[in-house]
Amino acid sequence: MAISSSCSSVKAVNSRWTSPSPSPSSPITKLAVFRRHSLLPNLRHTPNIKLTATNALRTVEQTTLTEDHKFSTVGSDSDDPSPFPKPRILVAEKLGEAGVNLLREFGDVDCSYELSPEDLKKKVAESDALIVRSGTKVTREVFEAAKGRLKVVGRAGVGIDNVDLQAATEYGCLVVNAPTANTVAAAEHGIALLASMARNVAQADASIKAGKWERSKYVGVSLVGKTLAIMGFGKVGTEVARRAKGLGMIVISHDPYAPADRARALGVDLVSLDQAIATADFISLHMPLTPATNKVFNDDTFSKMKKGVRLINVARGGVIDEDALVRALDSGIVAQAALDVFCEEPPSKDSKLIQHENVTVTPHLGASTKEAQEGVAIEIAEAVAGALKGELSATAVNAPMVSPEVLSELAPYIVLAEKLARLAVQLASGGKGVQSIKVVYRSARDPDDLDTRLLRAMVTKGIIEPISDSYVNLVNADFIAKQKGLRISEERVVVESTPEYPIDSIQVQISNVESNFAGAVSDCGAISIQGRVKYGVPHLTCVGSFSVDVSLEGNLILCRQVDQPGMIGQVGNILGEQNVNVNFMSVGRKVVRKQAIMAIGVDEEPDKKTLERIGGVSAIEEFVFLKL
Ligand SMILES: NC(=O)C1=CN([C@@H]2O[C@H](COP(=O)(O)OP(=O)(O)OC[C@H]3O[C@@H](n4cnc5c(N)ncnc54)[C@H](O)[C@@H]3O)[C@@H](O)[C@H]2O)C=CC1
Ligand SMILES: O=C(O)C(=O)COP(=O)(O)O
Repeated sequence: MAISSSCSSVKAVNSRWTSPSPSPSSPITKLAVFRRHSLLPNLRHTPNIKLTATNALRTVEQTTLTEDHKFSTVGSDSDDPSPFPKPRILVAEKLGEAGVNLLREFGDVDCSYELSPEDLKKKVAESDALIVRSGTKVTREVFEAAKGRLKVVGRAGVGIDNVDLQAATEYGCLVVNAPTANTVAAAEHGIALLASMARNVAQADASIKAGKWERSKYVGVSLVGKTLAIMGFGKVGTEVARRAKGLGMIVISHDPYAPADRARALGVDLVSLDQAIATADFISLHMPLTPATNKVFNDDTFSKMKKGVRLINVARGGVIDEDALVRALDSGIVAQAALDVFCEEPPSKDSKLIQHENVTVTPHLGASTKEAQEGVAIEIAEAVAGALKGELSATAVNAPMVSPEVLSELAPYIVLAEKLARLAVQLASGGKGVQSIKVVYRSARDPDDLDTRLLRAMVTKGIIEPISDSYVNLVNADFIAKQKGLRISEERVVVESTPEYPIDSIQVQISNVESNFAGAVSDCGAISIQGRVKYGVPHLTCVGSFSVDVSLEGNLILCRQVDQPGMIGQVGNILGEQNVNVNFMSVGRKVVRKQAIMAIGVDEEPDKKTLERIGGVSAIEEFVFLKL
């Protein structure tokens, strides 16, 4: 079905934040609801903004607390007339005093640090909330041991990789974090490592304490006029850039998803990964650890770096292949490295990397300033207390949001929305960044009878998650989108079809961005992907202005080609020879024997050679492989 998309007359979606029906009170039903919500995006934080029960769609109390778990918020146990006990809050890692005091006003606080996994499990069985930093692993076993008592886990910091979010969601436990209060501390630590590494401060300090006086051994390098490449131009990266500018450095950055105008405003050039690593004298890492950034600094990337480069990592250890870094240090490609984070924390004592003479290390101190810890403590205490009281926090990481009925009806469209967005973002290229997204819903339903918040959240998730470690859901989707500089608008096109189905089709458009597949650009100039649900299965039905019909399962190959006989056979043969199973194939064309688009759903990911062979088929003008 070809569409006229946003060029046609449309009606803006009435953005509604209504209260869904009350949550079930039986724990079993509740768990089922959460399981279904595991379909939902996990979400992750942003600014220090809170939604309360009065301005948000549903309170956490409604969704996570049964009558048995309501808490009194005032008075002591003895003089409190409330029938509900005060919540017990276990603080398992050192938290700033101000935050602990705030929690004490609200609940019974147990500060027990360095608990063994066994002791942690015992304690959570008697706790309503748990607060941790990066040193405590909140595993599935912890949630199991809590037997449903644990209602909130507060991560006093940014990274939530130490909390099993899936298990938290399944056990009906809300996870909140504190994403903004330690940004400056992490940036300052990056600068501290940069300067002390350049001047051999740590090594010279150790030498003099060993009774030596080695002035010529510790001649350093200057920072002024040197090029610093910031990998990841988010909150921390931006603050590092500001400070490095003040030191007289030339700052460039690689972040495929950062808005160019924000970088320009700071006088920072956004460049490609290869450009960044080939030109930089110093490279500072500030990207999240995601499947895409896992070990992104490896033998291959090190070999492309300027000889004698210096590396700083205050992000996550996993973005570096640590063995490859040792090789790069030994060969002199990397002159020095300053590391705050490691693949395994604490790292083993005899690690070659830690012991390397050109490596300076700190034990994950990025967030460890008095000021940041006070800020983080207050941020997390407010979020945890708020959640226990029944408020929604914008820093929630996982939260159920809509009634099971609505969720059940929208389930296939939720999957469709996310997959379309994932496809669309993979079709965007160029350094300008994705900023403007439009979602067009075609539906026969009355606008008031179609709640699109969840779908919009899934589009946000599909756009953002492949490019960051943010977790997105209904509560924080708009905040995250705003923080990332994304403008997501929605439009409704009323169509004549059966209102029995909530949505006829969903279209995701990305405008003002170049595409790596010209065939995906519609007549309106935007990357445009459209799909619909058929027999409960999401289908891709339109790419650019070409109609196709392919089930959105596995992966997808899109080819733009001259419309001529034999194309399906040729490509099918190449895939077949490599044992790549084709699950769906569809050809769309506008004019017979002119141009066509072939959409091929494949179960496996074809290897590079196979893709090159497809690209080599003479009638194929362009092709792209997309992960769903
Ligand atoms: N060492 C420490 O104590 C601390 C470490 N951190 C870590 O620092 C990192 C950055 O934190 P924030 O700036 O708050 O996060 P953020 O989400 O604000 O910024 C991350 C940036 O990385 C970009 N990015 C994503 N994929 C990329 C890729 N492949 N290449 C280049 N850039 C990419 C994103 O577009 C985003 O702009 C996180 O991993 C966080 O866990 C944060 C605070 C303290
Ligand atoms: O906030 C983060 O992501 C950090 O890495 C800080 O970790 P910490 O709270 O100091 O254990």
